[in-house]
Amino acid sequence: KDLRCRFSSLGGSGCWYSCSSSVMLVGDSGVGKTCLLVRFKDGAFLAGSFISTVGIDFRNKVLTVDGVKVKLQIWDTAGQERFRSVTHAYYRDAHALLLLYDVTNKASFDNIQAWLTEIHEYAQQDVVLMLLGNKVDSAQDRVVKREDGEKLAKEYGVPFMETSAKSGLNVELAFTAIAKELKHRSMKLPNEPKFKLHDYVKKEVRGSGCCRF
Ligand SMILES: Nc1nc2c(ncn2[C@@H]2O[C@H](COP(=O)(O)OP(=O)(O)OP(=O)(O)O)[C@@H](O)[C@H]2O)c(=O)[nH]1
Ligand SMILES: [Mg+2]
Repeated sequence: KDLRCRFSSLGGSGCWYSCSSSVMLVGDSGVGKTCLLVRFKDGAFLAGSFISTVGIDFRNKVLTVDGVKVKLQIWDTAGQERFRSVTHAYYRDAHALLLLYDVTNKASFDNIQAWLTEIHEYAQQDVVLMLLGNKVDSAQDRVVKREDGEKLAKEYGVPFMETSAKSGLNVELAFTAIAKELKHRSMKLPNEPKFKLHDYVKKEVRGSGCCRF
């Protein structure tokens, strides 16, 4: 499915392209999908008791990528097993998927393979995919090493970064990287160098420790 991009000319303010695309957040219940979205959309962290998502929900956010407005429609899925069939129905329309695990929860990491199988089955073949290890602010509870995430991502050829919905680490970057990739795919300008999502992520990513900045 193509991205919807259009050229707009509005009076004296010139012309611009705008694109709209859909991004879906997937992963086990409790990994922080809703918190990541709220952090990105509102710049806040949802502390307090955990309210598990029921069914599916979405928020819109407009980003400006290299002078082009990209509207991201971000679908927040429910990680709980009983809502899986709802999620399946939405995969087909997603241009990008952010697949999350929780670095303080080994089971959520072990389930990534099953998620990838599901993605392979239901999502578009050319879907933009990125693996995120969330909750890196909880250093003392960490059970999944950064290297383990990197290794798994490399194995499957997907870009990877660690994030924290709580501190905000790499949250903006995760969505910006996706938006850039989608924008480049939909507007192939003749003189523009090809955008490489892997390289961009490698260059821009911040580590969770003090010494990686
Ligand atoms: N320390 C820490 N806690 C987080 C972070 N992100 C989410 N949490 C906590 O983890 C719990 C689950 O977060 P949610 O965002 O609701 O999880 P979810 O993936 O949307 O879960 P479902 O909706 O059931 O699929 C909540 O108690 C959050 O406060 C994070 O980056 N750091
Ligand atoms: Mg949720």
